Amino acid sequence: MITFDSVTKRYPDGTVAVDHLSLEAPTGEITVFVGPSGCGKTTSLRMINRMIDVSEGRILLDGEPVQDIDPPTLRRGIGYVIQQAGLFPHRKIVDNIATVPYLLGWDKKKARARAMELLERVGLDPALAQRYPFQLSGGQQQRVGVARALAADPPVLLMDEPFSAVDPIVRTSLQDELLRLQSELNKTIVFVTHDIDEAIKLGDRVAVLRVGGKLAQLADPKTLLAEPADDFVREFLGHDRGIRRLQFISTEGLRLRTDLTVADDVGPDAGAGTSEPWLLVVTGDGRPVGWRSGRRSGELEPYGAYVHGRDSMRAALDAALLSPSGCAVAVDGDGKVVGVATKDALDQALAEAADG
Ligand SMILES: Nc1ncnc2c1ncn2[C@@H]1O[C@H](COP(=O)(O)OP(=O)(O)OP(=O)(O)O)[C@@H](O)[C@H]1O
Repeated sequence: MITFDSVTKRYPDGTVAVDHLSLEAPTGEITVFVGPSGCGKTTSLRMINRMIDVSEGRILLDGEPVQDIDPPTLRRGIGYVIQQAGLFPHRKIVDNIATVPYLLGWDKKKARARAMELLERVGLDPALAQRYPFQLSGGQQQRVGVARALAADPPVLLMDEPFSAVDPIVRTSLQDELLRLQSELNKTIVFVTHDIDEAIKLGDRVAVLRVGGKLAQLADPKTLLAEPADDFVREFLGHDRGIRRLQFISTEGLRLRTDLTVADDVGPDAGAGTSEPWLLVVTGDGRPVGWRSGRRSGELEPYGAYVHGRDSMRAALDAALLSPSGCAVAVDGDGKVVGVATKDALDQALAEAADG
């Protein structure tokens, strides 16, 4: 656990970057610091590993003030990942990853073996080990940056805008990768970003800071979206806050109809004469093919599917909007149809979500 106990940072020119910040970053969780440019996110992060020293207050690592731990010892237990990876340009990837193990005096063979293991762990081809950083894409370099921070297996990981220099698609995959890694590793992570979507996706807890380094709100993402503490937080969360809330609402309780499917091997007239406006055509083994209009025969219309009970209401609504039927196809983990969520069912679930 990392504890900020009324921490203030005043730079020599008088700028107050962080103002009486008190919060806890629990062990094994991702705590995100988010806020507009200049609100003191980086300063707060760097005070944890003493790259910057506090002016007032204390930061405790598992109860021990970091001021009492000498910086090299402190940093051995804290991995650090920054924007654009910050790799050493003249070192091969394998040696970049093994930086901290080398500093800790591991023998070369053991350090390199560890580096190779981590390379795979962060989803990179081991063949990249012999390359230099400039021979890797931005996304690959970020993965190496994460591998390097994890090399000595530190319990704490500090990440300062690690994914903000890559394009949105790579960024999404890096975020997914981090969540996957975290589910295996359970590190105590403090993650800085100015992107509220990233904060909501990654954070177990999100600390919203305002300029002047004051804590505006600390909450889990669901609470943050449902109950912003004030106008600043509401504004910062953006206008589609309601839609984003849906990603925390389960589809488990969504009512499904199972009488709206027809098999694709019974010919184009299957379901003819039905009073239903739309029927879902499925393969013999239960996979969705497309929607058939009850009024018009001919071409099948596209469908959208979500995994029932696993995906959120946001995914179900998205699935419904992808199809002219306005219905979402509910599938199981194997992609087989378990039912159809109609407009009525979605309406009802949305009304319940709005209430609670
Ligand atoms: N060395 C310094 N001397 C004086 N002021 C500083 C120094 N470093 C940062 N600041 C100021 O402290 C405030 C907080 O800076 P910090 O870098 O922590 O913010 P941030 O939230 O990480 O911003 P960004 O998202 O733009 O990186 C800003 O007003 C900044 O100008």
